[in-house]
Amino acid sequence: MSDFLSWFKNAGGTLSPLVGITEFPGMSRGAIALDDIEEGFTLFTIPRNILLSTRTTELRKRLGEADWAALGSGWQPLIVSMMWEESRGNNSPWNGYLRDLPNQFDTLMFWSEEELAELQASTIKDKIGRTDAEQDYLENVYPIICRRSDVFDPALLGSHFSGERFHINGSRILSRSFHVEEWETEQASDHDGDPNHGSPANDNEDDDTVPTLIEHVEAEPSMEVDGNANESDEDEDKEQVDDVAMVPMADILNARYGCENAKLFYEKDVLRMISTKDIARGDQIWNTYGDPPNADLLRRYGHVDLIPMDNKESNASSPFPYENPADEVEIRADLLLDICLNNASESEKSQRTDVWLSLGGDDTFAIDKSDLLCKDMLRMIKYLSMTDEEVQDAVAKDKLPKGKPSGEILAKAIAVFQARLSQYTSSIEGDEGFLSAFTGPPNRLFNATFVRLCEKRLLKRAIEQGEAVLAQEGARSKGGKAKRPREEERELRRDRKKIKK
Ligand SMILES: C[S@@+](CC[C@H](N)C(=O)[O-])C[C@H]1O[C@@H](n2cnc3c(N)ncnc32)[C@H](O)[C@@H]1O
Repeated sequence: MSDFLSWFKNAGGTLSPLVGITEFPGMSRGAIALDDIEEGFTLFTIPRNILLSTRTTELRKRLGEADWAALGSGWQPLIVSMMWEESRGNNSPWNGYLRDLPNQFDTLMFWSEEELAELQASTIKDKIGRTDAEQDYLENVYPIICRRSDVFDPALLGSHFSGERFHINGSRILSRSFHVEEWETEQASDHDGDPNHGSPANDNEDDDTVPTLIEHVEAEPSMEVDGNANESDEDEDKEQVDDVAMVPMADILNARYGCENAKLFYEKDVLRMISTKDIARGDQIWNTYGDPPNADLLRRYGHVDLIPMDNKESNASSPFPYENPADEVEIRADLLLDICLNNASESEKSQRTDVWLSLGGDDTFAIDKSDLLCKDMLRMIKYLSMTDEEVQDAVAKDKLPKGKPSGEILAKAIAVFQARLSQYTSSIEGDEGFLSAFTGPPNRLFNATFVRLCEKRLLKRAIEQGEAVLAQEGARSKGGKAKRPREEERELRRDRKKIKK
């Protein structure tokens, strides 16, 4: 670590004496406040020229445009740049940084088949992309590494340019990179309405001292580009890939749901990590990774967030009262087709799906705490119950139907939730028992169990909420005056406000 700090300072980085770098149990390194720190304080600065990206590495020039382009799209050129810079040892300007990066990961890319099986029906398993990455390496990267022995030292093929090093550097980017636009590009572009550019004060675009917010990269390019990308999409994607940068020092900050107290901003010549809250002496300094669900945290970073549940939560009395409030569980449209069109032929199902997609409908639905009954999913259920004439009408109006949570639609939604829940092979009680009895630092089995448990809990709550709404509907239709849960919630909020006053 001290080697890294000397490298960082020699390269022009500054670190406030109020900030320490230390080990945190279960998180490896992180930053700590060595004294009370006020909001708006500069914790450290990073000169732009020490960012490692496809813009700053010399590899592009050494390879020439044709071979550089042949490395492929997405993150491949950056991954290979990192492999190459690392192979240069002391000759690389980033040696002091790269030497300190992790070589081992608990991200899903490195899990065995048995470990992955513990995630049961979580759809995260389909987003790991190990096979695609292996194919990219073998088809695009490996041939160039072999052919350009003037650039890639053949003696280092096994140690620095192997498929394993390709995965390791890909995982370093996945868990540590930031999206950093060029200053000129930022000045020229219009960021109106883009939440990622919500800096504290960027109204004055002409003022080049105005800092702009930088965040961890949120999605891999391969996940963003669709198969029909036209030329301008590709250009845009390429620009975005060039904006992906490894940012020494900024990537030492850990993150935890709801804990963020520092953010990275960029100015013309430096990047600046600024406290966004008062931080007490001894507290950890946290950045944010965008508060993703635990399944995605596990895939990209190799850990999960374990947040104690609020007492108001319906599961708060569980033997394992923890959650990640950002959790979600995915339901694929295929399951809706199986349940709602169970008598239809495969070609009828696929025709209906094509129209649904052409009207802008989704093929996957995410259930989370704020939308347990998932309005978009109810819409598709409603759509699947329409007659052919009604579908034609929707196409003519280019409009998807509304999905109100009631009657038949809701009954089908409950059937979908139940079917989705039955795809998990362990019970909620069994998982809670295992997790509450678990001792020691969380391992892969613990994390997988927690992910699947939270997904099942969401489904169970969705079923309960759906059944409650149906029961109230039934009571109303029998002449009762039961209120719908949403009305009750509104009243409760009004009462709370009254008490506050
Ligand atoms: C951007 S790096 C942060 C620095 C890292 N701890 C280090 O030692 O270099 C992200 C990695 O830190 C670890 N990490 C970050 N936040 C964590 C948390 N809340 N719990 C456990 N590990 C965490 C994970 O291994 C993650 O992949």
